[in-house]
Amino acid sequence: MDIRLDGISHSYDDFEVMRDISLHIESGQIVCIVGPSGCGKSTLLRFIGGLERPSKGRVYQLGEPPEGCLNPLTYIFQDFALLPWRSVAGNISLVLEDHGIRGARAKGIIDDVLARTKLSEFGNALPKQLSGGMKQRVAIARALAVNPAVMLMDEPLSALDAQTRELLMDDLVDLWVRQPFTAVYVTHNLAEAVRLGHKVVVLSRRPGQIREVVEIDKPLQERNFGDPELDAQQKHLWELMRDEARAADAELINV
Ligand SMILES: Nc1ncnc2c1ncn2[C@@H]1O[C@H](COP(=O)(O)OP(=O)(O)OP(=O)(O)O)[C@@H](O)[C@H]1O
Repeated sequence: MDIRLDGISHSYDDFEVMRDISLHIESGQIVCIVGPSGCGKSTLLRFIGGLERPSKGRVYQLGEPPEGCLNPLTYIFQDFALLPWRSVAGNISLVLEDHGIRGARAKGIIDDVLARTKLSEFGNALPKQLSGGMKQRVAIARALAVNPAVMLMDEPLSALDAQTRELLMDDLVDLWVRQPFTAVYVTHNLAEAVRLGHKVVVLSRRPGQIREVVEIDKPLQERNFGDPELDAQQKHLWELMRDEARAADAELINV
């Protein structure tokens, strides 16, 4: 299933947040959205997820979700959002219980997503026993359990330290290479964007408008840490963003 955004504009009362955003999110691709603070990235994700409606424009879902999809648009948040009293497997089974899936069928799905996220050994652990990186892998496993058409990822790695972020990026690349998924991935971190994005959408400061869509052709599995080609892409993104970020920063200070 593809997603098409057509002329999305939005204001909260007189406060204009974004203007005329059109974008095609193709099935099997990771689309990263970057832009200065307050430019409307999370708001755009809420429009795609159907949690809120834009003042103007439309979000289209094109084609059918994958077979066995329980929830076409599934969020992954920065703060993991795990239930502390449920085990890792219990947190994943919760989203299946919501769809009446229990017993052997649920176990089959849980075993599969735990294996895909390298968590097979940790099904009985409680969230408090896990590191931040492991918790986020559980949240990713839980999202995969519903076989979503599109994962909506809002700063999924930003609560993690730098080394854990690197490891999780490797994990996300492995996961995608083994079985491509579709994601809209909001981040402040340009290194993440060039490592994971097939497309990187650069938004201007508020009201967020698309400044450029940078396509990165290099296959995900060939994008290594310190790759000069990626460094050049990252530099280009930063050049696009620097003035916008500075202006956005000044705007916040002068409110
Ligand atoms: N429900 C709301 N009512 C009023 N204003 C809102 C609401 N939600 C968001 N905003 C404002 O809209 C603007 C865009 O917010 P949003 O969270 O989408 O930006 P962002 O690009 O994700 O920011 P950040 O990078 O800092 O997370 C901000 O100025 C925010 O304060």
